[in-house]
Amino acid sequence: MASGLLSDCASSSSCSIRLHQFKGKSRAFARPFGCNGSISLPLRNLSVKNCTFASNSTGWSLSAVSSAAMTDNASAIIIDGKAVAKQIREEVASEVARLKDAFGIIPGLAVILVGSRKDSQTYVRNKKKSCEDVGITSYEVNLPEYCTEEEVLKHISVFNNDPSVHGILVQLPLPRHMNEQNILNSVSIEKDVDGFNPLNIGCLALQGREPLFVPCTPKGCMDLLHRHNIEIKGKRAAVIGRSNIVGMPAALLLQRENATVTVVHSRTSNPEEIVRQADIVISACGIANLVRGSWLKPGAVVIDVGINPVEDPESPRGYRLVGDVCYEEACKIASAITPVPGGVGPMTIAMLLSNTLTSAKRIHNIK
Ligand SMILES: Nc1nc2c(c(=O)[nH]1)N[C@@H](CN(C=O)c1ccc(C(=O)N[C@@H](CCC(=O)O)C(=O)O)cc1)CN2
Repeated sequence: MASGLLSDCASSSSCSIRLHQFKGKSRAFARPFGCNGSISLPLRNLSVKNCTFASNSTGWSLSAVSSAAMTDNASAIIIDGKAVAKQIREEVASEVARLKDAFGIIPGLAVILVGSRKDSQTYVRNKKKSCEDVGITSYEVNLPEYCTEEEVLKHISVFNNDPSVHGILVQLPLPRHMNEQNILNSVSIEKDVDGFNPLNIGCLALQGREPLFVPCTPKGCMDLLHRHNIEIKGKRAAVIGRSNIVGMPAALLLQRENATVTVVHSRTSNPEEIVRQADIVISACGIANLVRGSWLKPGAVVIDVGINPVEDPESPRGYRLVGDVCYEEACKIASAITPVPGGVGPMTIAMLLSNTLTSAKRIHNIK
């Protein structure tokens, strides 16, 4: 069944792409496009009758499940990450302008890319462009696939000591011959805008401690929940996937806000049953359409972190992106859901800009 299917990859979204490119020797991408048949799980019919969601000042609420009928056509609120990310970028831009005008400080972000993966190159290009748009100075280092770990460490050390750089990130995944741990450990925690240094992750895990930075994708997931007034305290949450960059920190963040969290991973038996109990589902396992409508509790909020390419001859690229969650089924059961693309993805870069701004303000002691 589903256990054994879930990915425990270290970097969720890019890993999902690798999974399909390299695991299957005979095909580049997952097939087919719809949810039916993309994985061999029985589709159980869940009755969604006798279920409704009460309105409140924000338009809706998760908490009330009562008697009115929900038809097959009922659809979830679409959590528009692209729009929220735009708003955050505007907020960051105006604060960056204030920093420059009032204190003459321009936040700086250094990005290190090793190798020539197309997806990583695109993400780095988008990060640079986003920095430009909001007035953050970006510094880029591109190293060949077969450079040494020492070369990467040398660049990190230079950026650690450069006062015009307030944030440093190393684009993941790194080539296999590199020790990711050594590299992430060497980024100064004061400039660790990705939040991947174990000291930052450690503080996230400890009660009474505050990390200097929280990893961008899970932070973006939480921000979407907050901005949509989704109650977290006391709710059951399921996080699917336990990667260092999404699943694990997402689970810690939900727990810090007093959700009761279960992490579902590749060795979990009966993942559907666990997910079906959850009021909030964050999926970051990198398997196209793994989570079917029948896995969801009616009214659940679904945050889909997966970005999985599936073959699509009609698309100019020859593929299109789908999430870990079967969207067309889930939007009939969930009360709110993030689309893919346009959901969590754009939040990752918005949070990176926000973390870089926060870093510059903290380093220069500006409120
Ligand atoms: N050092 C890091 N490496 C990686 C991170 C990270 O946060 N830090 N996350 C991912 C990749 N990533 C940013 O680096 C990233 C992934 C996806 C998106 C995004 O906006 N996706 C769009 C779709 C894009 C498309 O059409 O191809 C969406 O979901 O709407 C932004 C950033 C792994 N590595």
